[in-house]
Amino acid sequence: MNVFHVVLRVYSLTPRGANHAEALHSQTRTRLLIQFNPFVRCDYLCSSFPARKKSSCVKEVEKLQEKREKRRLQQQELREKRAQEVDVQMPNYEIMCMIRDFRASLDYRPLTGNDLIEEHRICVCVRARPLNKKELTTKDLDVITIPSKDVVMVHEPKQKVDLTRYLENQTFRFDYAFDENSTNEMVYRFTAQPLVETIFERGMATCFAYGQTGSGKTHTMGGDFSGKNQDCSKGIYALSARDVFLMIKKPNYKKLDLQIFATFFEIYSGKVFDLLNRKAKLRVLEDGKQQVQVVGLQEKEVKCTEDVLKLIEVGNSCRTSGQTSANAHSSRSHAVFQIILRRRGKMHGKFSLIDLAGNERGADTSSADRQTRLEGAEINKSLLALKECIRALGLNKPHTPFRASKLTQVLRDSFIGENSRTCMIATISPGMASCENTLNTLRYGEGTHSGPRGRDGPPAGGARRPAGGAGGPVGSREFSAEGRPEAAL
Ligand SMILES: Nc1ncnc2c1ncn2[C@@H]1O[C@H](COP(=O)(O)OP(=O)(O)OP(=O)(O)O)[C@@H](O)[C@H]1O
Repeated sequence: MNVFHVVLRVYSLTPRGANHAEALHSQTRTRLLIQFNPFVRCDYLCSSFPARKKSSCVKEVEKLQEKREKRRLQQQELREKRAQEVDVQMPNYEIMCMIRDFRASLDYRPLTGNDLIEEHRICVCVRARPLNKKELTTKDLDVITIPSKDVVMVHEPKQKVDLTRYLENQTFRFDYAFDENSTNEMVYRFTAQPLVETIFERGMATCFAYGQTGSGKTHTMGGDFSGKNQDCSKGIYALSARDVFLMIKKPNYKKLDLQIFATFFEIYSGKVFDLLNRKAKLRVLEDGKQQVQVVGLQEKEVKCTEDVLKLIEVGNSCRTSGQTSANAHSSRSHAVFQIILRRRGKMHGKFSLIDLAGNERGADTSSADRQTRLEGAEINKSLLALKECIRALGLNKPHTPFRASKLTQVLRDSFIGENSRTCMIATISPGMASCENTLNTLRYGEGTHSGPRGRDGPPAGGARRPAGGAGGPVGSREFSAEGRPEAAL
């Protein structure tokens, strides 16, 4: 106890002195103690005047102390909780917390089977698959969030110059966004199914799966081909065929006396191979009327969905035979499955379903291996040409640059005419390791969507717009390492 305190005690022996002492205590001593030592406990101060009523000032300080104590305890608890949660094996724990906190602030309204299917001449959508075994084993982080039926967000981890890590949350809007829980049936319902009728109305329909190798293009288009339980009945090829056989029975189409044929071929390094004829190499020729013919391509007549399933199996085993996973030939080639309607031998309508080469293969242009470089350049060229052709279709341009690649050449008739409709399904891998490829895929998807959305839709869709869950604007926000928003872009 210092001299100051002793003086206060003596002073407080008389009633008047007590008042003075308390005033002095409250105004000076308390303030001094709090100022110089914020950890001093208030009850120590008050113990000097056990019998006296506490002044409002002391009560105020006590309240403050209590609050501070409570906050300190809460922070301690949070620190302990986080310390327990920290998985020493988790390399990006900090980023994971930021994504988790960000997601907690979103209002989720994903696409459901009850949502309206809109009429689009060009429909661009995105599908994210779940993390696969390999990504789970390497503890890769899921950096994709799909908060609503047409918005996809990529949480890209970044680092500032002072080495603090933060998230750049990039938002993209498409016609539809399918999250990891969406089934092939659901994707089909909103994408390819609305195009089936087009081919009965003398039109051309095209559906592409575009994305990085392993992002789910073949799973979406062809069905499940991985592992022992191969099942191609749930892919968009088979689902489309099923509906074609259903539709042909409708009275107004039955009377047309249509026949259904199927072809299956692949384009690899600018060359065309028939998957229904033991990979026979085919030539692509253009006649004087600009009609493109794939010479010798086998067109097999199909009478039921089972016939189609058999052809898909044959074609797919032909496509993947002899390949090693390290140098997967299939991921470097475009597979084209077509359902053709003919009336008295003449083409009535055509539905082309295309499983494109892995888009990251187009970047293989600096590889030491010449063959890989050439393959990469060819893939790059064809994907760029495809984008330009879809844009030309969307903008109703009189000129379609279809000659720029073999892929667009063989699909020429799909990009012209009043009654041509196209759908692009951009497939993305959710892992943080694939972040760059995912962003490239989404930017490509945006790029194809420059035309009017839907027949009567709003102009020029696809521009990157800030969007939020259906609940309100979220926009692109940066999150600091503490998970708090730092700036709204
Ligand atoms: N939506 C999904 N749900 C569950 N598994 C999926 C999904 N999409 C893809 N997969 C699985 O991921 C793996 C890779 O998918 P897939 O072969 O379809 O990729 P890809 O994009 O076609 O690759 P590539 O370019 O090499 O052909 C497969 O084992 C597939 O079963």
